[in-house]
Amino acid sequence: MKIALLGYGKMGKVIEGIAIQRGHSIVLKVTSQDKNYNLADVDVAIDFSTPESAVDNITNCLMNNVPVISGTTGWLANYNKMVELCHEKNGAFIYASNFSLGVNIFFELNKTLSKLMKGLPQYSTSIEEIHHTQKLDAPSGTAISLANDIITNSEYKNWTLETPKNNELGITAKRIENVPGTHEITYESSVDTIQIKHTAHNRDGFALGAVIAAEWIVGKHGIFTMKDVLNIG
Ligand SMILES: NC(=O)C1=CN([C@@H]2O[C@H](COP(=O)(O)OP(=O)(O)OC[C@H]3O[C@@H](n4cnc5c(N)ncnc54)[C@H](OP(=O)(O)O)[C@@H]3O)[C@@H](O)[C@H]2O)C=CC1
Ligand SMILES: O=C(O)C1=N[C@H](C(=O)O)C[C@H](O)C1
Repeated sequence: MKIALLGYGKMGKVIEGIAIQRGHSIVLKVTSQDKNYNLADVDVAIDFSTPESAVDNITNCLMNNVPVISGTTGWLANYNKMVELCHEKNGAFIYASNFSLGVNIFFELNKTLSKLMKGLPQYSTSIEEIHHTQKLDAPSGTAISLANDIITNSEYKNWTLETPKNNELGITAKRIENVPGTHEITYESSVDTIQIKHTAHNRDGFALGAVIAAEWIVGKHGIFTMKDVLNIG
């Protein structure tokens, strides 16, 4: 496949290596310096850019009939607009807050645990995420996905980065040098603690998942998720 990398930073560079190993060519690499890039002759685009640029990148792809995978976080207020545009253009689009197989298994574990814990008010729930100090958004997209799944299965109504009040699920976002991504969910009672945790050791899992999603989406039309790609859950 001929792949366009929209964003050629920490993730773009790891994706490039994995895509080439899997026999693909990188035909376009876009950074903040490339304002008017050309998507002609591109089979699929992979966007790992910035919260400010993701919507423009996804829009460009859909307007040019290029299937697009986006892993960029921090732009989800505009997700429904991208869904509408994708339907209007009969395009193909996947957003995932986390492309790694391990985190997608962890998402399923989180849903199952939150269903088990529903109706047990003696446990209070919290989420902690830790990432490297260059990360632009907080909380992480992955923490938001985890929180939304807990909210669906519990009495919590919304998440907060502040001290949680009634019916608020607290998320703590820590920034520590060189941490690729750690997410932990804690259920705490006066007598015990239940915790589940995912720790990324590097960025390879995210990048491999994004390339697998790009391979999977070519030739399809619609909005998909990593659940469709990985066929889990
Ligand atoms: N879903 C997932 O599995 C994962 C998601 N992420 C997310 O991916 C995103 C990127 O992460 P990371 O690679 O670490 O970030 P980096 O800051 O290392 O890279 C961002 C890249 O985007 C480029 N960029 C800036 N503006 C534009 C633009 N207008 N069009 C295209 N590219 C642009 C930057 O260019 P320049 O170098 O010129 O500044 C840079 O190359 C983040 O939102 C992060 O949260 C990260 C890991 C996994
Ligand atoms: O910015 C990152 O690095 C990461 N971002 C994603 C997120 O916001 O959840 C995924 C991963 O944790 C790494």
